[in-house]
Amino acid sequence: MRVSNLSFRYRRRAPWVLSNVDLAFARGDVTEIVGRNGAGKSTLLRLLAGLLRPLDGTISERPDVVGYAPERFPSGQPFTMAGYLRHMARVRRADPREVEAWAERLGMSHLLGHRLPDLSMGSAHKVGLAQALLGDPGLLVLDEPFAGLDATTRAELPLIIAEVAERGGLVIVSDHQGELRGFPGLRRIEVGETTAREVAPEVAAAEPDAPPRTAPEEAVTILEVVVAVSRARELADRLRGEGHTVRMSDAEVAE
Ligand SMILES: Nc1ncnc2c1ncn2[C@@H]1O[C@H](COP(=O)(O)OP(=O)(O)OP(=O)(O)O)[C@@H](O)[C@H]1O
Repeated sequence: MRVSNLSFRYRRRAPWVLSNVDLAFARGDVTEIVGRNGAGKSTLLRLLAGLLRPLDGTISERPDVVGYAPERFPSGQPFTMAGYLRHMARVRRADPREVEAWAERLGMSHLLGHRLPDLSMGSAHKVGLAQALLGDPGLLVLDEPFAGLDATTRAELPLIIAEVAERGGLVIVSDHQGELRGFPGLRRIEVGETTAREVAPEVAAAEPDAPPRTAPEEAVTILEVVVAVSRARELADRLRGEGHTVRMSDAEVAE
């Protein structure tokens, strides 16, 4: 998929969000979109998914089946989870059995009969992910997919992303929480000042505000920390913020 000379703003005379952007994606690429709040990450993702049209420039060779999961799934719709996902499966010409399969994999089979407006935010977010995954997308666009997910699903999502990429799909993700850091071959595109450009992973590690990370050549060790379940998430976020790789044991799922 190729983005050529793309420019976009929401209204005439509004400031440009993106201007003269050129990007190229190959089959199997997994790309992280980073940038400050308001930089234009969601806008770029919606343009890539085809939900917004560039005012100038083109996006060519977009795969036929596009899955897009928004940052906030609009759950105020008068359907049950099963009804909504079955409808989306028909729209996307997916095998209807995928509905149960994704519900199971995302840990929400027990909620299939629940109405969308009654779901918790985390469960609604998973419905947004599930509908995007239906029908074997050739382009999967995920806007902050890790936000609000339980630990089990957070651990599962990189595996799902890897499977889509292995089948030749393009995966493009904004990931504020850095959950995909360390993902093999991850590309990184930084959005800001109306541009979007690829940055090398090494450069990306040295963000201006981030504390120094471990130098690649430095030896590493594994430090096991026992912490109350109620504090685990906060501590993990803090350690990740300092650039460490953090994995949580299953006990955290109990929160
Ligand atoms: N529907 C809209 N109508 C008008 N302006 C919008 C709309 N959506 C976003 N914007 C503006 O476009 C700019 C980029 O917003 P966008 O949501 O793409 O940023 P972002 O990088 O995803 O931010 P965040 O990290 O806070 O999610 C912002 O100035 C925002 O106010």
